[in-house]
Amino acid sequence: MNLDSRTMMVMMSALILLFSGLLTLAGLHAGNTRGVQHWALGGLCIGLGLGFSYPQQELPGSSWVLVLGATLAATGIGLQFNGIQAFKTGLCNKYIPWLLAGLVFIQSIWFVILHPDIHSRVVANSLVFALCNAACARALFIRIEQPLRTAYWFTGGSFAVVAMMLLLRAAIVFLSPANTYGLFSQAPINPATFFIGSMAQMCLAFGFVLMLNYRLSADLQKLALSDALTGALNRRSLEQEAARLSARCTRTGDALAIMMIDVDHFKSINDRYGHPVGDEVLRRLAAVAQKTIRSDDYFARYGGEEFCILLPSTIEKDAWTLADRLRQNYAALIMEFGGDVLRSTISIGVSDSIHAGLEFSSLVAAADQAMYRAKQEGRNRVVMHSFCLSQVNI
Ligand SMILES: Nc1nc2c(ncn2[C@@H]2O[C@H](COP(=O)(O)OP(=O)(O)OP(=O)(O)O)[C@@H](O)[C@H]2O)c(=O)[nH]1
Repeated sequence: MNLDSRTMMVMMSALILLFSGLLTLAGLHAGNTRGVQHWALGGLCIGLGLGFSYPQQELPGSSWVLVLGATLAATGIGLQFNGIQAFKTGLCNKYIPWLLAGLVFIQSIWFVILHPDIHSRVVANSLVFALCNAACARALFIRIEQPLRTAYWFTGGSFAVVAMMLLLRAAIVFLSPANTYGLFSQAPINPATFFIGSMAQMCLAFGFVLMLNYRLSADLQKLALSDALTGALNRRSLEQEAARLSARCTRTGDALAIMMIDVDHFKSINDRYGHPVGDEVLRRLAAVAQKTIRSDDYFARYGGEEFCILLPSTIEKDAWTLADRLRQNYAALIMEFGGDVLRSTISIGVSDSIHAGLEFSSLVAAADQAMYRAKQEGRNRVVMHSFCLSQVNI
């Protein structure tokens, strides 16, 4: 079967341009997800670059068009690499596309204008583009965020296929006798390159859209489970976690401790400094709490200025120690708002499953009772539920 390389090259270029448009459209609805514009612009450069390579050296002045095409394609792959970095980490090195463009520009000037040699040019270009695609694949395969695993593997796999195909092309052309190879000669590597390249470009575009889709749905899920003001878990997800932890503790016999935290005189903070300052106070408390607790504890906003922490494998006495550290850390915080210095305190009630049982509602009720006791006793303190019980029994 003889596939026509020229037609396939035009098709591949058109496909990439089409996908670039698709990514632009997808990016319009991606909010502040970084990287999508890089992919779209990268696709545009690669598509145009391939299109420019089409006339080869048959038309007058087409040598320069060929240089421009290779340079554009290198810029495009650099932009796609940056897009991956920006998508994954929010950061990228903006010089990478320029560096690649510079390298391929010099290389193309050498092999197309100064010392025209199609053999060496194809080997050199294939090697450079293979390395670029391998770098994109590597960037996708390392430090994978769990919910996006499949999308990263799929897109990284597509880049790896392109990299391997280009390596193979470099090897075949390198080993073939001099002056026997041309881009549009009947060598089977040409149609194979364009066929696999077109398929891989389709997979890449699909992979990018899949990554975007997974990221948006992970963000949505996070939003649905967290409190918008403080970033803590919301009450719904706290209840879900509590049910899961209760089931685990029933199985293992472990204790589960709880803290209910309430800001002291929060109403007067709002009244005196205004609601935006009140909101900021809640954010600062959340930040202190997140820093103080362990990574496997669950910190949630229970409602208004009340927070709750679930502490797996913890008994009331140890929860008290952690709660008192949190109380002290927060009391030591000096907050400044427009020249006003504000200090605030919290009252905390703690309990555990040994005293209150594993039902979430009874744990909350017990810790709440201890927290109100802390308020009654003068605020800025931590009270254990067992202390309230012992007072009742006297
Ligand atoms: N700024 C802000 N205020 C909130 C938010 N949620 C609840 N509040 C306010 O928090 C205040 C809670 O006040 P109270 O329940 O009377 O308690 P308090 O003033 O903290 O007094 P004690 O708890 O007895 O120390 C109310 O004025 C609510 O309007 C919020 O998200 N942001």
